[in-house]
Amino acid sequence: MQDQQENIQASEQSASLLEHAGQTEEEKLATRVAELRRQIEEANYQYHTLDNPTLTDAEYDQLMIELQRIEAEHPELQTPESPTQRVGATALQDVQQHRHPVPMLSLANARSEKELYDWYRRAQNILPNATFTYVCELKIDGLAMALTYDQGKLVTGASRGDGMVGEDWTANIRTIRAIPQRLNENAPIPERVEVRGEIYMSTQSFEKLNEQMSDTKLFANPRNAAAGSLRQKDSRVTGSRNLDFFGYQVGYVNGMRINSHWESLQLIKEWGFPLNPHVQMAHSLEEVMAFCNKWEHERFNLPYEIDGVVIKINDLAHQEELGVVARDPRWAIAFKYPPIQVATRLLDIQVNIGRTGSVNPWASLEPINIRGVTVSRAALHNEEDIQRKDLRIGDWVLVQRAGEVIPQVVKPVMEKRTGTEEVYHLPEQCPRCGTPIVRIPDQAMAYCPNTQCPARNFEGIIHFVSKGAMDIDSIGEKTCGQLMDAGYIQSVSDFYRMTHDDLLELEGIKEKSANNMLTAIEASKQRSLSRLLFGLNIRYVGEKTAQILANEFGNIDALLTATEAQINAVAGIGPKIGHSVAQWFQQDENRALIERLRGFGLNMIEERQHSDGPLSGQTFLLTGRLENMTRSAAETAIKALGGTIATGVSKSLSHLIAGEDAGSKLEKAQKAKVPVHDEQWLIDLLAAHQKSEQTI
Ligand SMILES: NC(=O)c1ccc[n+]([C@@H]2O[C@H](COP(=O)([O-])OP(=O)(O)OC[C@H]3O[C@@H](n4cnc5c(N)ncnc54)[C@H](O)[C@@H]3O)[C@@H](O)[C@H]2O)c1
Ligand SMILES: [Zn+2]
Repeated sequence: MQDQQENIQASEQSASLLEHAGQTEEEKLATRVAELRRQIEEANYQYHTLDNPTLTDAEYDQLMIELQRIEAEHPELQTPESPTQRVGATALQDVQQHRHPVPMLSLANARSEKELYDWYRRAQNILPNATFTYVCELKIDGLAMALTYDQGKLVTGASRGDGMVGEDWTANIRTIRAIPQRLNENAPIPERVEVRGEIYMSTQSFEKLNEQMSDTKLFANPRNAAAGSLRQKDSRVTGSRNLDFFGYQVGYVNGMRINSHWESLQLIKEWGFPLNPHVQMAHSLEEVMAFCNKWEHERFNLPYEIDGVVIKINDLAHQEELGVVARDPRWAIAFKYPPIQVATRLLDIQVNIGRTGSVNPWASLEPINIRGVTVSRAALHNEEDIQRKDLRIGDWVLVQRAGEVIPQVVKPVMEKRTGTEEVYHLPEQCPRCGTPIVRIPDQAMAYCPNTQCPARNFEGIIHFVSKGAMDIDSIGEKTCGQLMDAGYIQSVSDFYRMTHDDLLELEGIKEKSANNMLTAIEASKQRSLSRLLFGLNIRYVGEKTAQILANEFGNIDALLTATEAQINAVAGIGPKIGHSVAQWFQQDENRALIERLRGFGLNMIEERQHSDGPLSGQTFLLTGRLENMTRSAAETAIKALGGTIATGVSKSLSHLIAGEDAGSKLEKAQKAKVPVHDEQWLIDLLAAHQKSEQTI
């Protein structure tokens, strides 16, 4: 939660604090547009790529509405790259990609009856003679999937990604029971069909899952939980998460004719997919509105979350004629419900210290049930925000969560004030180490400046091992705490000093888990530079910024010698981030940390991705000892040509490279009939492509 706040603040402020003075109206508008685009892109990435939203949906929608409005009024500011023209966010880099034969689009929103009628009028203007019928569906809050079946057999399952290219999660999809591996043979089987639908998690499974997660890793809502559970390296994890599915669309079909959307839904059901039982035909907009109104109240009785209703024009010929505008089909619209607000008591305001020292206030609330989820805490961004909303301890406050993130305190209920409520001030000293809190003029954030602050240190160390950073997955929050208490870990570099015996001294750690931990620590040495940078707890350096820096500088030495001006010159890095990064790399203790990590053999270069290289689409796995190069050098070369390194042997593996003394992987590959090659084959392959790359 703390990191997220630091990220949002960084991206918001870096743009907004640029001097506005002396700008013309046009320049101001262009600055605002750039700022909105940057904020939306960051939010998209956090939400779609990392399943870790930093804004509420309402906040996000506000930004989008403002951007759409400005672009509509000032066509000269429109660009094809604007987030108003694009769907979602780019696919994760280390996952195999899937190019969608038919783009997976977004949906335009209507938030009122009037907007629904506006949508209808636009469609009717294009097809003045058409009489529309509609299909009304619940808008399930999960993530969209495209499932491809060849001759009735499931061959790929891919996420939406940026609409053009998604992530291939086939192995994980196969663990979801609701998704058939084969289409029902009693139904007509087309040559090839892509069925689309929503993977979701029921409210009950979501709550159960969060009970098992540690406090810092809670999923914000069932949508994030579903996305996070699907996007796992280990299919067994996905299989254990009780994911569910509703089919709602045929993406495309070969060798079969379908005339209406309703017909597609019936086929989807016959093929063996769950079809939402509440889909309904409507013959007029009044009927559509009645469906929307009905579910606005009844949705709370559903065992899963919905955030609206999707209305689709039924006739596929009409759909085709209406086509697409920007990223939304004209033949469909999402009617979205407003967020639910509930009143409860603000019992207290407390603060957390984040990994970079930020002081993050949060509200302790009288527990209250909002849409089936018990809420007892909510984020409060900073002191200024608390004062702006005039929140006082003891107040009745409105709290909201609506398909969204961490619950938000919206405002106090003034009518219920008695006069005994207390105005809140941030503590003057860090509650953990007593160091006076520092406030940076003009900025809302406050910090504990003590780099040895135990609260800061603890958060920083947990962050270092976390998934987006060094991903030392067998070491969780609890072990980090034990290791720190026992004095083994004071700095993140201490992980690389840990021995088997050290670990066995900790309570509850046995031979096997000690081995797992050491293996995970060892493996983390190969993480990319961007992950390392993200893991180092540099203020304002979130995952995206780390990626930008790593791509730009390529290796740590270039960063160690870069001036603040050079860092600021990088596209996507604002002056505030630039200053923070430059300062961090100037500090002796941080430079010493880098040298310690280097001494332990950590990777400090970024392998630039070539997703369109000559080996793209091919997966490789190396096993055994190579004679002429190290395994990591070979992997780097493969990746540089666009190839992907697989994590294990599966039928879909393109090549196994077996060196000396290859063991079980070789056997497995032979069994799975995966092509096996020797080192010389790889050397020849690399040489051939490297040569042709150079001549291009
Ligand atoms: N909080 C954030 O930071 C943040 C960031 C990005 C997006 N968002 C949220 O996501 C929305 C935009 O995302 P989007 O482009 O995915 O649009 P969307 O979620 O509003 O609509 C499109 C999606 O609806 C889903 N869907 C569910 N049931 C469906 C059905 N029956 N038929 C068709 N589709 C169905 C599909 O997954 C489809 O991809 C925003 O309005 C915002 O609420 C939030
Ligand atoms: Zn402190």
